[in-house]
Amino acid sequence: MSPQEIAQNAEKALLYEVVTNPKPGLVDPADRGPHPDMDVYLFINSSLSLGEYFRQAAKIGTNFTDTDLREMFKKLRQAGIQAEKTMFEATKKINTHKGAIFSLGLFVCASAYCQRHRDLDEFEVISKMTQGLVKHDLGQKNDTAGERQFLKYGKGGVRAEAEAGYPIVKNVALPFLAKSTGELNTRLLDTLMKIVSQIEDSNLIKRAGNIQVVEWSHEQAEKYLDLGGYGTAAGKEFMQELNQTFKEENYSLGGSADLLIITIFMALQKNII
Ligand SMILES: CC(C)(COP(=O)(O)OP(=O)(O)OC[C@H]1O[C@@H](n2cnc3c(N)ncnc32)[C@H](O[C@H]2O[C@H](COP(=O)(O)OP(=O)(O)OP(=O)(O)O)[C@@H](O)[C@H]2O)[C@@H]1O)[C@@H](O)C(=O)NCCC(=O)NCCS
Ligand SMILES: Nc1ncnc2[nH]cnc12
Repeated sequence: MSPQEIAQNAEKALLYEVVTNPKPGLVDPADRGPHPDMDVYLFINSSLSLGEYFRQAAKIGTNFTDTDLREMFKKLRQAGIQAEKTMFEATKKINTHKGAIFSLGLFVCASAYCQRHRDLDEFEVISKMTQGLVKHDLGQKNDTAGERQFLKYGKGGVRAEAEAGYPIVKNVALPFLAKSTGELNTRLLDTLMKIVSQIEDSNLIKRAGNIQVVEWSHEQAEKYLDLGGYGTAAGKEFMQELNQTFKEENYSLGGSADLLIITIFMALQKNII
């Protein structure tokens, strides 16, 4: 697969996620959820502004020949910092895809690297690229939600997820999506809720202002899945209720959306969808 094809799957993943609906706590074509400053058009603008970054990320992965994969991450991070600026220009300073620039950028770079290293998979490569990241980045500053939550709760957020090689995507979300059948929208909604049932989303914790919200969100997502998901009348009805609750409570699921995005990306790479 060429760097261009890999980069194109990344852009597709961003667009597939935003059109999936109805997503609780997130923007979709029918609803802004708890994000009055965003709509689906903003996400389209943001997604298209990142095309050049994904091509760069794929090239970094293709051209890297050293053995220490942390050096590949350093190169990617430089490109990512520039991509964040490009995104904020495209969205007039609204944070649509900061987490996705980080997580999806890692997957694009790792996928390109794996084209020439068939003995490795993306999850292992990302884990090697980001070894020591929590220790390096967290513990001093408290400017961002991730930095504050590490100091307050000892949670490593997206950085810990990356260091571990995104096990939720590898072991839970991707196999779940692969096994699912039916309409793609339903499969992706159910996969999102499978992710919500297990992760600690730093965006949700920040919005709620407490850590107990994690357990609550796990229970809600499990209930939805137990009802049979979006393909059943009961699951559909419960999803509508959840949408309303997330809006009323001003709860967002930005981190879960990013994990769905990388699950979609990997599913496209593996021809699962
Ligand atoms: C490593 C970076 C992502 C930077 O981290 P930073 O500390 O700036 O950010 P975090 O607060 O740690 O947020 C990381 C984003 O990752 C997503 N996320 C959250 N939980 C998880 C999880 N368990 N697994 C995977 N991904 C997760 C999430 O992104 C989405 O939510 C975003 C909006 O969230 P937030 O930032 O909390 O909130 P607001 O902007 O206030 O928005 P609203 O609440 O109003 O909605 C959205 O973008 C989604 O994508 C987390 O936000 C990376 O950026 C980096 O390396 N940057 C470079 C930094 C650097 O090296 N600088 C050098 C100079 S110092
Ligand atoms: N659809 C969405 N709504 C809000 N934040 C997001 N971050 C990534 N995708 C998102």
